[in-house]
Amino acid sequence: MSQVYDRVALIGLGLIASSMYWAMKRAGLAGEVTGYARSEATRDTARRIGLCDRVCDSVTEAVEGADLVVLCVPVGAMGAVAAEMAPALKPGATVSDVGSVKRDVISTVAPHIPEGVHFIPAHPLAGTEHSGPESGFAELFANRWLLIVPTEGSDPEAVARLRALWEGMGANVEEMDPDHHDLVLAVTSHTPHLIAYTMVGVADDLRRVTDSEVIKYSAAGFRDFTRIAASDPTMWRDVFLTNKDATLEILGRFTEELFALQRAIRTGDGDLLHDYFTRTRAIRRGIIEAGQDTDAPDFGRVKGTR
Ligand SMILES: NC(=O)C1=CN([C@@H]2O[C@H](COP(=O)(O)OP(=O)(O)OC[C@H]3O[C@@H](n4cnc5c(N)ncnc54)[C@H](O)[C@@H]3O)[C@@H](O)[C@H]2O)C=CC1
Ligand SMILES: O=C(O)C(=O)Cc1ccc(O)cc1
Repeated sequence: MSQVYDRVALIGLGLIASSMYWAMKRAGLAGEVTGYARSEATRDTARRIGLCDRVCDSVTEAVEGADLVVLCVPVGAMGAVAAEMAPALKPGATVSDVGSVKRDVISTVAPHIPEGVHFIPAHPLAGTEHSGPESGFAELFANRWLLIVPTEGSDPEAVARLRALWEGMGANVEEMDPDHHDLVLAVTSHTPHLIAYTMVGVADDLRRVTDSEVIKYSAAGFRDFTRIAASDPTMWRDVFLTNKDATLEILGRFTEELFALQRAIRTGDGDLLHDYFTRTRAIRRGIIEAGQDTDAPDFGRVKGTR
């Protein structure tokens, strides 16, 4: 694979940035990669494990001379980081991000991007419940979706270059409009995470049971919930605060359906329950037929892979 960018800066050295670093280096996609994280402890860890060719103590130092800057911080921190780094951006550079929410990132970051710098938001549909600089691995994006969400007037050449970088890391790239992105992700990722957090919280409220039986007899369904509910609290707080409208819309529909099922249980309406479960089973089968089933602990595998 040939080099796509001479200089890349990764801001926020957690799961996604570290996976990008290992993937870019393995495929020879980037020349020098600099990195910056807010906490000294994270920067020290990065230096110790050889994450990034150069770890910098300020965001401006990290982005100086970079052809591509990727913001890999929690969504709620993107605007402040963009404001801080803006004066040091190289003319003609591209700024991108990996945030799980797109409309909010666009509205908080775009105003800080100087004239002559390209801003191309993106989102890899790949992750795990682990976080921090030591959690990344080069294969994370292989055969996963990467959604590019171009902003008004995004330069097609700069978009093509970013696409080449992600394809080089093994991702399958598609473009999407920001509002559509946020609604789709509210259905497929954000609300399911909230439901998992809630279910594990309910089990924890029944602590007497938790201590004894819930953990011991934990079947697959609940175990999956606990994995998802172990995800980074800061990241997920920010997702819900910034994708508020779409998440509330989907949660509203969810609670309506939940009440209908609750009533069916109370009134003994077996037909309703059976019909409902038959319909949902067909959806699962559709996902499997489309090649998107995965038993792996992560998300977004695409057609034709396991
Ligand atoms: N974890 C996942 O499964 C996925 C996460 N994302 C998105 O990627 C972004 C990063 O997520 P992860 O890598 O999982 O998080 P992480 O928690 O592993 O890493 C985030 C890093 O950002 C640093 N950081 C936080 N605030 C900062 C600030 N103000 N300035 C500089 N550094 C700061 C943290 O110290 C940490 O090093 C988030 O926006 C998230 O929504 C996207 C796809 C999947
Ligand atoms: O670990 C899981 O199940 C995930 O759902 C990973 C994930 C988390 C956040 C994203 O924006 C994209 C993917």
